[in-house]
Amino acid sequence: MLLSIRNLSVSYRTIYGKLNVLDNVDLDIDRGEIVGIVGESGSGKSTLGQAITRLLPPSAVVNGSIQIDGKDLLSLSEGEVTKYRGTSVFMVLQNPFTSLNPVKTVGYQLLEAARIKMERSGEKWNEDKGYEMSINALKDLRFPDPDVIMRKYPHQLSGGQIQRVVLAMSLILKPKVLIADEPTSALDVTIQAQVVNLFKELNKKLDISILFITHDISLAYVISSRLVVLYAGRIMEDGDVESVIREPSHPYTQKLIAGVPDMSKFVSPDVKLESIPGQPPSFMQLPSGCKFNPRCPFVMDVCKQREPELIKMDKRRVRCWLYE
Ligand SMILES: Nc1ncnc2c1ncn2[C@@H]1O[C@H](COP(=O)(O)OP(=O)(O)OP(=O)(O)O)[C@@H](O)[C@H]1O
Repeated sequence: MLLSIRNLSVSYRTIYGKLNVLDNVDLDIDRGEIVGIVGESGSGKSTLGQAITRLLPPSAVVNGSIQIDGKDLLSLSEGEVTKYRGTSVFMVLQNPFTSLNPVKTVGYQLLEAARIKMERSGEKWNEDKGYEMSINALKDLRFPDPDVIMRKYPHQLSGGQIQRVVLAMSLILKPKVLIADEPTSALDVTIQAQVVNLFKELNKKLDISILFITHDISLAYVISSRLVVLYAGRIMEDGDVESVIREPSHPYTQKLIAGVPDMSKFVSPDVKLESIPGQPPSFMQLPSGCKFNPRCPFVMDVCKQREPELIKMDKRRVRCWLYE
């Protein structure tokens, strides 16, 4: 297993008290998988991505374990974390304009990535080779004029171009896991489709695993091979993307799909989709029992009393009393 997360809990210390955001998350990700992490705003998706990249703020308290290739990330020192970032795990952020250093040219930043990659692979730094790696990466990311792009500053590029530069950087660094947190939400729709295709190409070319974080289940459907549905910091459903969309088991997954009318054509006619109003609960006041119970159309007494486990059913994992 490439990435193995066990009993991961994250809470934030705030002036209102402790917010327990992620609750005992167990997640295994294989080499080459593209896993869509979906859920409404506030479900804990970014917290999960930041925990894996060790980018949580100091107010976060983390418990559990996160292993990549058997190495426990949570026990790494700050110095070791810097080494692991980039070549083990690479993060693509939502806002492309904060991903690059605004006062350095694209070329400077790509050459820096090439230097890191060469040094970490035990090679001596060679600027000509670094330049060639950078140009090739830009060509792979469909820049017709890579030499020109190398001389540009981030503010001279569009959001879509910057995301492609960031992906070129990951092509140079060849991380084992790429975490993309809403990487296309700041882009317009046509550019969004191009960038999504580039993620897929990167996944094929490097056999890299991708965690694609998005609130948009239809986008997750297009890119992912597997879907993990988060609600109130819990995994509610996890399975192969086609089967989860065709036959969503958890009422919350059904709700997410019902919220996107175009998706209903992919759903089996046997599944009756309920559209569910309301908002996710606040972490300050989580309901007892199943965290989805106040919004669930199938709620039973047990749902209000005890929280269901995430149980395995064939190739799926589901957290719902309907299946226990
Ligand atoms: N630094 C922080 N301090 C306190 N609370 C935080 C902090 N960061 C996130 N939270 C809270 O943790 C919860 C989960 O946030 P998170 O950003 O992980 O969710 P998300 O699913 O990624 O949402 P979004 O799509 O809106 O980014 C939210 O209630 C949020 O307010």
